[in-house]
Amino acid sequence: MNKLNISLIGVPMDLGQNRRGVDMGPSAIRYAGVVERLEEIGHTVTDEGNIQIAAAEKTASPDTNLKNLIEVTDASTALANKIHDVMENGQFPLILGGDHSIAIGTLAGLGDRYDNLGVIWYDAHADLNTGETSPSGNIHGMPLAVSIGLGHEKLVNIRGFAPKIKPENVVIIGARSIDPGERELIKEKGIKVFTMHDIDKLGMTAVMNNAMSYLKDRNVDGLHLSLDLDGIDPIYTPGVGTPVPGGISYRESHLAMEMLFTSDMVTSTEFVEVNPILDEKNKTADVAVALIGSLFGEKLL
Ligand SMILES: NC(=[NH2+])NCCC[C@H](N)C(=O)O
Ligand SMILES: [Mn+2]
Ligand SMILES: [Mn+2]
Repeated sequence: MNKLNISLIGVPMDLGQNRRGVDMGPSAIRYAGVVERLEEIGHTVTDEGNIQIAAAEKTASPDTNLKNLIEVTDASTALANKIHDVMENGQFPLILGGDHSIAIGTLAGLGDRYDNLGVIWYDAHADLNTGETSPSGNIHGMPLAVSIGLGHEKLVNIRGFAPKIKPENVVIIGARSIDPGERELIKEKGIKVFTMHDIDKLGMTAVMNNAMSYLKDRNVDGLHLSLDLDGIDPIYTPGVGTPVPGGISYRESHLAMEMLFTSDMVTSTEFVEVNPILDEKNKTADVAVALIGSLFGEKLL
């Protein structure tokens, strides 16, 4: 990764889950100094502002248990189109959420630019639910399923093509809360998962090396990092809507980001689920910015 022209896109989305405040994530991460941090490294940053998000639905769509389906579809489409445009201009997309449902739009925008995009999903969860398997009806638990072509057709067909990515090009890292339907899907589709058990047993260095060589063997032509701040242990990132104890440490996360930087494989990224209302003095946004620093080449010496 040389000096990049980065397009920063905020997505103040809170309709993919039911806790207020995650719509303020992009502001919190900007306030924590993301632009300055990237410029300090030598990158050029264009802040593209925020994608517009509608108010929550007044009445649920009768044919589905997915909450705010229409509003999430519209916002995802707007985000996908925006990402498509910035990529046309040779910019590197850095997307700030917002809840993780925004990944539906991100991968829709990236999907037609790559034939064989790889995805690292850094998360406590698998986000592989569909309307049938979801315990909550929250779309932030579904973006990975939607992107491999499973789920509500409105979401699956954004920008008029599906699937956006191949299940065998996905690597999930940090999983420790997996619903029964997701577990089945992981087995059925052969999705590569490094759980917390694997991280404890192998260490983060081996996990990242395995993840990257797996994706290289798949001949990926781009790599998207989708980082849910709840992948990290809630002692470091308390400002998330669905915290799960026993997570990836702050140091392991820096190491993972530094290894990704060194690999020079990453071609786009998003940092999601920062909720300043649930946070302590913007700690979670500060962690997001620190990890963005490592991912984009910040060095200790
Ligand atoms: N992006 C997230 N934080 N997802 C949490 C999902 C939680 C749960 N598996 C659900 O589907 O409701
Ligand atoms: Mn999560
Ligand atoms: Mn997630």
